[in-house]
Amino acid sequence: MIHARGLARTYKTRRGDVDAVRGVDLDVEAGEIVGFLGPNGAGKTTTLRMLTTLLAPTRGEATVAGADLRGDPGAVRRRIGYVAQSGSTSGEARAGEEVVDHAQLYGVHRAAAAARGRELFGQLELDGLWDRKCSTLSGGQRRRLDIVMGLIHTPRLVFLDEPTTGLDPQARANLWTHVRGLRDERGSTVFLTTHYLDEADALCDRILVIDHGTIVAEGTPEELKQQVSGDAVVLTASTASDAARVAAIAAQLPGASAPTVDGTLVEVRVPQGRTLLMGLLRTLDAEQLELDGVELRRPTLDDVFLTLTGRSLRDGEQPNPDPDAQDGAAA
Ligand SMILES: Nc1ncnc2c1ncn2[C@@H]1O[C@H](COP(=O)(O)OP(=O)(O)OP(=O)(O)O)[C@@H](O)[C@H]1O
Repeated sequence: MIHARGLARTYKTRRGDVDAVRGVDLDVEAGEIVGFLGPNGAGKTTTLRMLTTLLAPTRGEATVAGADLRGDPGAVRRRIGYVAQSGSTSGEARAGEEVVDHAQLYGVHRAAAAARGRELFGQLELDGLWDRKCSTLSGGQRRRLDIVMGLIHTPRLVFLDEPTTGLDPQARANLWTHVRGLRDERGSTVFLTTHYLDEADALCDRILVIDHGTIVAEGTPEELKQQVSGDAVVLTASTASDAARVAAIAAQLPGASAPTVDGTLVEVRVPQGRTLLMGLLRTLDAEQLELDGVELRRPTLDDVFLTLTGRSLRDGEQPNPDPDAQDGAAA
């Protein structure tokens, strides 16, 4: 559904060139929900804007929804849905009117747009809100209305830019159900960016991590957790001198990271901690090393992220666009 090779974008600024995206290869198959993660400034929005034809690539090529990105951007645009981060509904307009007006952009006739819009309102729990002013909708309802607009022309592929930013936890979980519904009931392919690791974990079949303009990891949430971090085994020894001996033994585990010791607390990361733990406990017992506590922590996507990028996904605020930018205009 998306096949990109060497996709790159350099912005020209007064202070010189900014290589925002440095050659991205990515493949998204039909029916997948793929999450695109990266710290602030990693190149997510730039990649998304290229794939949705809003920004011309400096280099590289891509096929999006079966059409050539450079050769036939019009076909790409007709076949995809794009739900921008800021949303596209305006305050005083009525929800249903917004949807029908928006559909005209894609050449969908008013009657057909109204019928399809009402069907989508039903699916996205917006029943009864067709004639409501957008300004009176809740944040979650507005976000779902944005998604209706992105789907009104029946695209095969939907791009969602941070779909749940600013929503409360319940509204976020509710939206996840709807996004899964798009895939399960309509067969849609979904490519989304998010700053929420729990969202990527719960919702996405596959995750791509971008940093400094290149893809640094990809896989299912489980694969990424296994591949990058391993499980953390945390052992509490009886005394600090025991802790040093425990650490020396733990360091011998296959694939173990260098253990850290903090007082009586020893922490080591190992792949497949659950399988290794029993053997480790037996060895410690044979060495007459008693433990006051044992904990096995599965890695989280946060661990993965930190290991890969050295930054937490939540570090810092969204940077403002470069004030010296001269080259940010749409293609
Ligand atoms: N119009 C522009 N002109 C110049 N530089 C830009 C422009 N837009 C983005 N950049 C720079 O390109 C890099 C990638 O930005 P991009 O917005 O794609 O990152 P992002 O991963 O989407 O970040 P965020 O999570 O903060 O939205 C950053 O260094 C950013 O400052």
